Amino acid sequence: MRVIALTGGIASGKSTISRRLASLGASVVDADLLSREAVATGSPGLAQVAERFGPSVLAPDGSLDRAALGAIVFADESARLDLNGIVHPEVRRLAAARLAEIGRSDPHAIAVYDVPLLVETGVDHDFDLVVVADADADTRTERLISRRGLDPEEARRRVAAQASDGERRRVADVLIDTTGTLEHTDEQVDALWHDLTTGRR
Ligand SMILES: CC(C)(COP(=O)(O)OP(=O)(O)OC[C@H]1O[C@@H](n2cnc3c(N)ncnc32)[C@H](O)[C@@H]1O)[C@@H](O)C(=O)NCCC(=O)NCCS
Ligand SMILES: Nc1ncnc2c1ncn2[C@@H]1O[C@H](COP(=O)(O)OP(=O)(O)OP(=O)(O)O)[C@@H](O)[C@H]1O
Repeated sequence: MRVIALTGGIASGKSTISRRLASLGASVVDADLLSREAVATGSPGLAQVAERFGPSVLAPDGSLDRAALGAIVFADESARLDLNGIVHPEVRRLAAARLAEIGRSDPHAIAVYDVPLLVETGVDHDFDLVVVADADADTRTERLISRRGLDPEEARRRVAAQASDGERRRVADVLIDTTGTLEHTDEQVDALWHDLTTGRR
């Protein structure tokens, strides 16, 4: 099995790329989804979050109030690092287990680990290739405002809470330019898949 890391800043187009790779035959593991599992209702992770941030981050049904926690952690660096300290170890465990499972069921699989914070958390897995969804910070900020409805200040904070474009480019084996049309992104993904499946990469 080969394991490809797919990273990129918030709203850079990672999900767009990983969806296309999945449709081409890749087995995708999504760190954002695993981070939700890590704080699922009733989980030890959520209990730790509630202990650190207080009951205001819980919804009446006992689930995590993501908007409330997001407002806290993207305005306060030390709060965000505390949250990372609770969630990231569990995400790493879950990811390693999922990737191992994929390798067991298909030794020839091409697995894609969609991991937004690869640079920020340090590369701890032996990846065969690092692919970066490359859209500059201004484009990503604009997408957060126009497509996700974040207010401009909140959008800037989220972008600022992550590595710079240059830091991500430095770890990239392959850059996918996601500032053009969706078709242009698809073409680059298809070319990458072709290279992966014909032994060019
Ligand atoms: C703060 C939370 C509750 C906000 O939830 P919300 O639904 O608004 O955002 P969502 O989880 O969909 O994340 C969207 C994007 O925000 C960025 N982001 C999320 N957490 C962080 C973080 N701790 N530091 C920097 N960027 C982050 C990523 O680009 C991610 O793809 C949530 O993001 C969270 O639990 N974050 C901590 C876990 C984490 O680091 N997740 C990202 C990678 S595993
Ligand atoms: N050329 C492009 N390539 C990829 N996405 C694009 C492009 N042009 C516009 N977009 C839009 O930008 C947004 C990128 O969102 P997407 O969910 O794919 O990013 P993401 O990196 O997974 O985000 P997040 O980090 O928030 O999970 C989508 O609304 C997508 O339609």
